[in-house]
Parts: sequence; structure tokens; C-alpha cells
Amino acid sequence: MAKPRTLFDKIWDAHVVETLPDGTAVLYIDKHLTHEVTSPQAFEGLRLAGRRVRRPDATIAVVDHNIATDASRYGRIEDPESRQQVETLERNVAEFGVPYIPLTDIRQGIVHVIGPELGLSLPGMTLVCGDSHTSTHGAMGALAFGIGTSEVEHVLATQTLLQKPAKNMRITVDGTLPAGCTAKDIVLAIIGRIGTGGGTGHVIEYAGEAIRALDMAGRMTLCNMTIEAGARAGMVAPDQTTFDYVKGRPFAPKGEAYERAVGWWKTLPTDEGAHFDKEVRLDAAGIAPQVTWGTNPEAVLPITGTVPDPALVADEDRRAQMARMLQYMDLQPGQKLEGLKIDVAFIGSCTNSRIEDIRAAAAIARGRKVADGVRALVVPGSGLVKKQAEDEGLDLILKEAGFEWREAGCSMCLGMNPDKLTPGQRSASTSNRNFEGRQGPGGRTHLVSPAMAAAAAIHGMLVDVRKLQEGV
Ligand SMILES: CC(C)[C@H](C(=O)O)[C@@H](O)C(=O)O
Ligand code: SF4
Repeated sequence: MAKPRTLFDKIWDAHVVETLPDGTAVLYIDKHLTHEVTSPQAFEGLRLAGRRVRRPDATIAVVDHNIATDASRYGRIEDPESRQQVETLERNVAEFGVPYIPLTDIRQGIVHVIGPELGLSLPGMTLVCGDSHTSTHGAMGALAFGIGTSEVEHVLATQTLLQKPAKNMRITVDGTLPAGCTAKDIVLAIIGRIGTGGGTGHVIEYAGEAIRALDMAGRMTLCNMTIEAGARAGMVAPDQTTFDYVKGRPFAPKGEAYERAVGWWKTLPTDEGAHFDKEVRLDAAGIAPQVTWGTNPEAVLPITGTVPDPALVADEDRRAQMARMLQYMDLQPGQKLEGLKIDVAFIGSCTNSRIEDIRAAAAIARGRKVADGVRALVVPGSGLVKKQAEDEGLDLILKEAGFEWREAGCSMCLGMNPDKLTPGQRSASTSNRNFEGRQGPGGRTHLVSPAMAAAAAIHGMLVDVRKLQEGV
């Protein structure tokens, strides 16, 4: 009998073109997504070498990082570096014949939102992008990971990538997630447990009842943040939820091709008895809404928690690191997380800007008002998400409550466009990174779920969303 294989092993094996003597594989890449930040030098490399793009039909480009999320985006970009990156991408796609989704196209959005949405990312694929959160697409049951700019050039030129195999890790989340908790809370709780280095060298497959119960948006949130645990990629085996999601999407196979594809996708889940180099198990029932207190996603606690005391930490380096975090975040040991005043609430980013996330925020916002002095932004992940939300009237609920309703882009996830925190501002943010200055120089980020961010906007402070959901 054939050796039992994991989901990762199966996709890997199906894409190895050749294995070099040192174990490095030449891996065939099915789909290559590109954006304006990490592609300019790659295209320039091709130009200098006189090469073409090997498979323009397997490549697609979009702008997302550097653009404004208000009407000013249709004019000239103020920041010279941002402007140059966007203009360069537009020149490159024209010269190299790469399909491009411009700002004026309703399908424009964050690369990791539009991939699954348009059916560009499919189960069983190898998919890459010059962006760390490419792990998001692993939710489809694909092997998806971020690559560097020189690798972007390699994929553009050859449609292959040189890769050493990763190790297999499985995280099983048993049981049922309590009310008020989401995929974001699962993944933050996982990173809190295994640490920002917990997945290093591994591809993480998520399994268990609580994972199976997640919709595709939740699985995307989970796989998105897998990279923050140091892993190479995150994956969820495709199942009926996946097949139903894929069906009818513009770039997905249709009719008989779809049926044939589903037949193959059904063979992908990990075989009984397959070997994992590392296994972690946790119980969903023990998860509460999470909030980060420090400057990495591992520095996380349930909202019911209090800021930890560095003085109680034995390890000197950790103690110093923790003290530095508290100083940057302007927090005191023993302080309650609940009740911490915020200046900004940001609902968006490739972690949490899908329609399900916006519905969750609107459910909290409905009939309530954003607290005085708080700036609250909702930034849909794509033009199509925005339209869907508007068709459902969610924009009206949010605007009525005092939230800003923006155009699609990375926005306040990172300080590369006009949406930024100002020094000293504190945010409740649905994004995935909270290092110093991530949302703008001197900004202080607390990572939370969309419902938690909306609740913080309403109260002007971090609160336990479960209280609002009970109507308290
Ligand atoms: C700009 C890009 C290279 C970067 C990444 O790779 O993740 C960005 O998307 C981020 O989230 O920091
Ligand atoms: S939304 Fe944030 S994490 Fe996602 S690609 Fe954009 S900058 Fe990176």
C-alpha cells in the first residue's frame, strides 16, 4: 500500500518537476499573483535579461498597498514612492502582457481577498505572490506561500520555483467555538500558545471539528495569520464548504471541468495515518475573544485578562522585551485590557475585510453610535465585497452609526498609504500585525476580531463583545 500522505505532501508531489541532488525541488507554480510593491525589480530583471513572462495567463496583477481608500485615489498619488510603484506596475503589465485589474475595475481589491473571490485560487494549486500573507489562499486547500522579489522574477520567467520541502505540522481544534468568538480568536489563541516561531519550517494544516465548522472567510482569516506563527504556509483540506464556495466563480472551472476538478479535490485530504512532524491540539470551547497587548501577535490574551507583569518573567531577554512592549504600548502591569480607551477602530485588511467580516461589524453597529472622538473605518477587501455590502444595506447601517465607509485597499493595515495612525494613537484593528509603527509611526495596535473592533468603536474602549451581543 502507498505511504499515507498529508494534504501538503500530495500537492507538493503533484507539482515537483524535478528534485535536485541536495533535495531542492523545482516546483511548478499554477498561479502567480502580483502587486505593486514587490514586482517592480522582478519585471526590471526580466527586461534586463531580455526575457518574457512565461505564462501571462497564469499571472495576474492588482494594486492594493499604496492606494488611497477615498475618492482621491482616482487622482494623482501624492507620495512619490507610492506613485512610482503604481505607475511602474501599470507600465510593466502593459509591456509584458500580464492581465491587470486597475483601480477603476470593481474587481480591484487586496490581492488575498480577490484571489479566492474571483476563483483564481483553487484547491490543489500551488500559488505564490510576493507577499507574506499569501498563506491566506491555503484556506482553499491550496499550497500558497509568499516569495521574495527575486523569486517573483524566477516565477515570471519560468513558472517554477526552487523550494526545499517543508515539514508537516497539524493543529487540531476540537469542539465548538463559543458565541462571540471567531476564526480571528482561534488564530490569535493559537499564536498565543505556540508563539511567533511555533510554525517555523513547517506547513500547518488545520483540522478538527471547529475548523470544519468555519466558513471560507473564517478559514482565510486563519490561514492568513498562520504566517505570524512563523510557518511557511497554512492549509485547510477542501471539503463541501470549499466546493460550494468555488462553484460559479469567474475563473473557476465550469460544468464538466468543475465536476472533474471536484473529483480530484476529494482525493487531497490527508490520508489516515500520515506523518506529522509536529502536532498541537486545542479545544475551541476554551477560547474567549482575544486582544493583543504587545507588539507581536504572540503577546495576546483574552479580553478578560490583565496586562502581564515583566517583573514576574524569569528570562532576562523576555523580561526586557516585555517591558519595552509595555512602554511602547503605554500600558501598566496589572491593568485590565477591558476598558482601555482607543482612538481608532479599523475594520479591514486581508485578514478581515470580507463580506462576513463586514456583516459581523454591522451587526454590532446597528442602532448604535461610534463613541465621541473615535475614528472608525470600514474598508472592504475588494470592490465586489463593497458592492455586496451595499446591496445588503450594510454601508447605511455603518454610516448611520458613524463609521467611515471606504474604497477597497490595504488601508490602515500598514503605513504605506494615507490611512495611518498618528503618533500615540491607539487602535482596535482587525489586521494581522502590531509591531511598532505598523499602522503609522508611534501608533499602538491591538489586534482583534471585526466584532470586537466594532464594539470598541461604539464604546470608545476595548470591551468584551459578548456583552453587546447579549444586549447588555
Ligand atoms: C508589502 C508586502 C511585501 C508586505 C508583505 O509581504 O506582507 C505587506 O503586505 C505586509 O503585510 O507587510
Ligand atoms: S492588507 Fe495588510 S497584510 Fe494584507 S497584503 Fe495588505 S498590507 Fe499586507
